[in-house]
Amino acid sequence: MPHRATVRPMLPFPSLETLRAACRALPPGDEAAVAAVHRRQDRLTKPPGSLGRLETLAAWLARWQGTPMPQIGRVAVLVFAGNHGVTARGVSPYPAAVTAQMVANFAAGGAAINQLTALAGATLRVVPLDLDRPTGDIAVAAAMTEAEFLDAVATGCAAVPAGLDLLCLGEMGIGNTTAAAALAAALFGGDGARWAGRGTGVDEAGLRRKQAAIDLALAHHGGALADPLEAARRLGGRELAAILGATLAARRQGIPVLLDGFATTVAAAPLACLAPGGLDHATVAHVSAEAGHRGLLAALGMSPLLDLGMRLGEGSGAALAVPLLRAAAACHAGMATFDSAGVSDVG
Ligand SMILES: Cc1cc2ncn([C@H]3O[C@H](COP(=O)(O)O)[C@@H](O)[C@H]3O)c2cc1C
Ligand SMILES: O=C(O)c1cccnc1
Repeated sequence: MPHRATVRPMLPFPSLETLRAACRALPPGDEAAVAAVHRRQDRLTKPPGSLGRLETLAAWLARWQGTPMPQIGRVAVLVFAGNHGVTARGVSPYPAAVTAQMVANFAAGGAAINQLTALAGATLRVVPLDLDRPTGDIAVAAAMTEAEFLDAVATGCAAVPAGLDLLCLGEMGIGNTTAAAALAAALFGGDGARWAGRGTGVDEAGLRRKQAAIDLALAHHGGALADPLEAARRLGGRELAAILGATLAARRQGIPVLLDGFATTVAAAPLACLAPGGLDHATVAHVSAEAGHRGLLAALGMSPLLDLGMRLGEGSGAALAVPLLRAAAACHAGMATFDSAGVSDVG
C-alpha cells in the first residue's frame, strides 16, 4: 500500500508557540484519493449513495490514510489517565483514587474498554500521566504549568504508534467532565450552566457545585482563555492535553482518529479552534449522554456515528464504532462493479 509515505515525526515542543505553530501547519488530506473513491463508488453494484454514511466514511478514510483503497487493519485504542485538583470541590461522586484503581482494572482486563477493544480487534494501551500529582484546582489556579502542559501533549504525541490504520482515543480521570466543561466554555462561550453535565452521576447539589466551579474558573482565568492552548493548559488536565497531542500526531502521520465522548472531543477541540479543518481527520464515534456533548458537536459541525445513551468515557464509544469503519472499508474494497458482475446500471 503506497499510503502514508510521508510520516512527519513530532518535534518536541519547547514552548506554547512551537506547539501553536504545529497546530497551524497541519497536512491536508489526499483529495486525489477521495476523487478515486467517488469514481469507484459510482460503479459499485448499488444505487448511488445507498450506503449512506458508509460511503462518506470510506471517502474520509481514504482522504486521511492517503489511499483510494482504505483499510482498517491495525487499530489502536489509547486511553490517557490523569487526576484533577478540582475534585476537592465535590464535583464527582467518586473519589480521585478511582482513576488509579481503574488503570489497574484496565491492566487486569476488567473494564468495559477491555471487552470493546477485543471485539474491535484492536490493541489497548493505557497511559497514566502523573496520577500522584493532580492538576491545580482550576477555580483558583492554572491546572498545569506551561512545562507540565507541553510535557503531557508530547506524551500524547509519542504514544501514537507508527503505521496505524485507525486511532481510537479515550480518557480516564475522576473530575474530568468538570475540566472538559470549563474548557468547552472557554473555547465556545457560555458558562457552567451551559456545559456542566452529571458526569458519573452527580446529584442536583453536585451539579450546582460543578457549575459554580466552572464559573469561578472562567472568572479567575479571564482574558487568558481567549487562546485555545492557554485555555487547555489552565482548565484542562494532563490526559486531555495528551489527547490533543495524540490527535495532532495522528494528523501528521496520516492516521484517521475516532474520538470517544464529551471529554475526548473537548480535549481535541483546540485543534479546530486554531486552524480551519484542524479536526477534519477525526470523527466523533458517539454522542455521549453528557449534557454538553450535543452542543459541542453542533459548535464543531461534527456528526456522531452512534447515539446509544452511553456516558462512560475510557474510549468505549470509540472502540464500539470501529466495526462501522471496517464495514465502510470492506464494502468499498470488496463489492463488485456493475461491469465486473454483469449487473445492469440505470438505463
Ligand atoms: C468506575 C468508573 C469507571 C470509569 N470509566 C470511565 N469513567 C469516566 O468518569 C470520569 C469522569 O466523570 P466525573 O467528572 O463525574 O468524575 C472519567 O474518569 C471518565 O473516563 C469512569 C468513572 C468511574 C467511577
Ligand atoms: O462523555 C464523556 O466523555 C464522559 C461522560 C461521563 C463520564 N465520563 C466521560
